[in-house]
Parts: sequence; structure tokens; C-alpha cells
Amino acid sequence: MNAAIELQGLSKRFKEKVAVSPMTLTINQGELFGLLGVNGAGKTTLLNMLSGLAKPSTGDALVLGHSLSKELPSIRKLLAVSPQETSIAPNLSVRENLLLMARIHGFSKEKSIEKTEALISQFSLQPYEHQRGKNLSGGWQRKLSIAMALIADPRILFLDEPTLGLDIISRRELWAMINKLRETTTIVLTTHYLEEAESLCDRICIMKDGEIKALGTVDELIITASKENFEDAFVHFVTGGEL
Ligand SMILES: Nc1ncnc2c1ncn2[C@@H]1O[C@H](COP(=O)(O)OP(=O)(O)OP(=O)(O)O)[C@@H](O)[C@H]1O
Repeated sequence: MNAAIELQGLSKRFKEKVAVSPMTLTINQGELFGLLGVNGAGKTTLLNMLSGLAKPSTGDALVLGHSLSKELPSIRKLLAVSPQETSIAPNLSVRENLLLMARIHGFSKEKSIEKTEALISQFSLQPYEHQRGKNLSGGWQRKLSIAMALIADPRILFLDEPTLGLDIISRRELWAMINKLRETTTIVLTTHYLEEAESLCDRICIMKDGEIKALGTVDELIITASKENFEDAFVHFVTGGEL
């Protein structure tokens, strides 16, 4: 299986604070990979480094074979992020947000309209296409944010807490959408909802204090921790077996 992302001792330090210790890890193409951990584990910092928003302190990563330290512009074309905080312009409509994103990516006017139409259809955004971003519900804002991240057909998509604060129905709708996306895109997802990770992820990496505490499928993690369920296994790994 070909690697989508190869971390090669990638680390990040903020002054005295080690946010991510040197990490070595491979995420495969086509995988839906979960990054889990308690607050401050280093998940967002890791994604920020891989998307060029934070400069690594040491190490490198290969993204579809391109070196993060040497070929960031190539990586930016392959990878997109749907961030924790919504990236949508509040006073623009759904359609205008998508058009703007397409233009930012350098698509012609015609191509931008074509891309916008396709994403409105793919995400069933038709009923809301003329509604301003700020007037959408949380679930629809999140769907729009993911649609915007997909405007340039990235090969890899980072979803940082995609269902944070959503009700269970909106969450399930997003899960269905993410499951469809995995057919064409490698996805790295962070979440605090363990049932979300269990339901969606092929493999999960559990981080704490910038370090990998466990890595594997849900079943492998449960067996390694000698627990009955994933929640108990997660608690075991992040407390060092104390709970
Ligand atoms: N710009 C920064 N300057 C200093 N410290 C930072 C900075 N960004 C993050 N940190 C620290 O690095 C550590 C990792 O933070 P990070 O946001 O990556 O964690 P996280 O796993 O994404 O947490 P959460 O689940 O709360 O989003 C934390 O201790 C945080 O306080």
C-alpha cells in the first residue's frame, strides 16, 4: 500500500513547551486515520505542521512523496484542511463562499461556477445556497466548510473535529458524508468523540503530551489494553494504565 503521509521525526516546540515530540508514523493512501487525545495532546499542532501553518522544529514528512521541508507549494496542492473554527465568510452566501474559494485557488470564472455547482449538488446544499454563512445551522456550516476544503480536489483532507458541538442527527449526517468522501480521499480526522472514531476510522493514533501512546485499529487497541471496550482502552492509554 502506498503512503499518503510519512512522518519522519517531525516535532514542534514552542519555546520551552514540546507540543509534538519527534513522531515517526505512516498513514496509507485511502485510509481514514483518526488522531485522538485529550486537550493539548498536540493533534492540531501536528496537522498545522503538515499543512504548512506551523514550521516544524525538527524532522520532515513526506506527503504523497513530497518533502514538507523542501516542497511545501506542491503539498499545498494535494492537501486541504477543514479547520476547527469555521472557515466560512459570515456575510457571503453559501454559493458566494464556494465561488470565492474557487477563485482563491485560481480557477477561471467558468470553472469556479462549475465547481460550485458540483459541490452544492454533492453536499445537498441547494436549499441553502443563497443563505448567508452566518445564518446556517452549525451542521450546515460544517458541511459548507468541508465542501470549501474540497474545491481543488485534494488527495488528502484534514478534518479537525468535524462534528464538534453538533447534535446527534447532524453528526450522523456528517458521518455518512465523510464515509462517502473516503472513497476518493485519504482523510485524517481529529475528534474527542470516541464513538465517532470507532464508527469511522480504519486506524487510530492516541496522543498525549505530544507523544504517540497507541496506534492500531479499534479492535487492536482494545486487545492491547486488555479492556472490554474502546472507551476503557482510550482511558487506559491516556492515563498510562492508572484508570
Ligand atoms: N502557538 C502556541 N504557542 C505556545 N504553545 C502552543 C501554541 N499552540 C499550541 N501550544 C501548546 O502545544 C500543546 C499542544 O496543543 P494542540 O492545540 O496541538 O493540542 P490538541 O491536541 O489539538 O488539543 P485540543 O484537543 O484541545 O484541540 C498545548 O500544550 C498547547 O498549549
